[in-house]
Amino acid sequence: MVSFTDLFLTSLLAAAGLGSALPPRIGTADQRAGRLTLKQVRNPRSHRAFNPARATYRTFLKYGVPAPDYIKKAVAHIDDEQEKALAKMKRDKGSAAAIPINEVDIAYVTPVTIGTPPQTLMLDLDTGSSDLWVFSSLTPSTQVRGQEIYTPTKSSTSKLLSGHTWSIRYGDGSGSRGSVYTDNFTIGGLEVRSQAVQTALEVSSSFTQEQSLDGLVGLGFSTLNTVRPSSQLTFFDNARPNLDEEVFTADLKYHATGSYDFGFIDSKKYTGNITYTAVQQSPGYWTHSLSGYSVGSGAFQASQISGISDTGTTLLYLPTAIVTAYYRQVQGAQNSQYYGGYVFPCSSTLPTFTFGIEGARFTIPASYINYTRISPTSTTCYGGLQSSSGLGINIFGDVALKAAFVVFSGTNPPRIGFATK
Ligand SMILES: Cc1noc(C)c1CN(C)Cc1cc2n(n1)CCN(c1cc(N)ncn1)C2
Repeated sequence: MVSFTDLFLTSLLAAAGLGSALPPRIGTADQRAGRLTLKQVRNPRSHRAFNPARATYRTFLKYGVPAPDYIKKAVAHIDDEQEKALAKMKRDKGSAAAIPINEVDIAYVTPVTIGTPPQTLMLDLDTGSSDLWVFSSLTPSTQVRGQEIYTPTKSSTSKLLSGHTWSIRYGDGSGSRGSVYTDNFTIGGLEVRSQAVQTALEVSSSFTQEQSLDGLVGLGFSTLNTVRPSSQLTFFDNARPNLDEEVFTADLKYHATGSYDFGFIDSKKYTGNITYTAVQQSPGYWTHSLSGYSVGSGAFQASQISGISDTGTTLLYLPTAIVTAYYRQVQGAQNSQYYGGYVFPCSSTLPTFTFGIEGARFTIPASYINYTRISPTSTTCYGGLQSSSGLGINIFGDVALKAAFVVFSGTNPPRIGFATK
């Protein structure tokens, strides 16, 4: 009796112009062994799309018939087309606003949605930390003052990450701690399912006082995440495998709304070329070097200055020698213990400050460094450039980053790019 398989193979071989020279069948079912049912299961490890030409090629091999050249070529043609189709499917990308939360750009917040139906919160995208935490229904009401909160029980897709907690402390002594849920999380149309969302059970007073900030999205490396017993991935690390390009970009602006993009580099947002430099991802910050600096129209001082590009830090913190060289050019400037940094008469004329990335140069306008009056009626102003000596690390915060278009590249190895705009 000719089985279906025989017919199928005959037709395949006929299609290949090889007639019906069927070699002897390998093995036959032993009818006397009683009934045997084998349940078919999909091979869990086959993640590659089915290539029909490869199936034909294997049939030739199985029956010991040399496969014709065009079959071999067909296998490659189909693999190529499937590869291209897959590449096209990695189309994920997102774009969202970076809105200054007060008149001096102390921080920038971005609208995000969490859960089903979506709950919208305004979060600070922070490349200097790696916890995604929010004001929530679990935050004591005495610590909530005008912030939007995330209520996991109102989301049909939220799941408690049982037994997990977190606690974070920032450079300025502020901090928060709490429990963890997973839920759908979207920034600018880019969705991550099952993102770890850290719900605050306690926040420090400086967060309570900041009613425009509902939490943070850490965009540092996931090694810094504080969730225990198992640390969680950042939004970017979760989104990366589906992004068109493994990047996100920051286009922060002086006293204006900028943007964060995920998965693509928008050539309309910068001028000239992007200059990249190496990133050391340990211990988890976007750590890289400046190639030097200049004050005003002064000569460029070449020197490797290692620090972190940190969108969650307001000001620019550099070594004391550089900062004193800068304020030496400012009439009436002094390093005030009383005010905790360099201050100067608001009427003073400030020079620009230029930093280098490899061979490229980025100039911070004087207005960015004339950061703010000590108080609304004061004639004393506080500098946007301060000494890093007390921090143990140089921090390229928003005062510097808003002078450029910045590409945070999650490639292997990671790198960071700067372009003028
Ligand atoms: C200060 C400050 N910075 O932004 C805001 C908002 C404030 C003021 N505010 C009253 C409260 C506050 C304190 C912090 N934030 N918000 C944001 C995260 N912070 C960071 C992040 C980071 N990468 N590095 C250092 N601190 C400290």
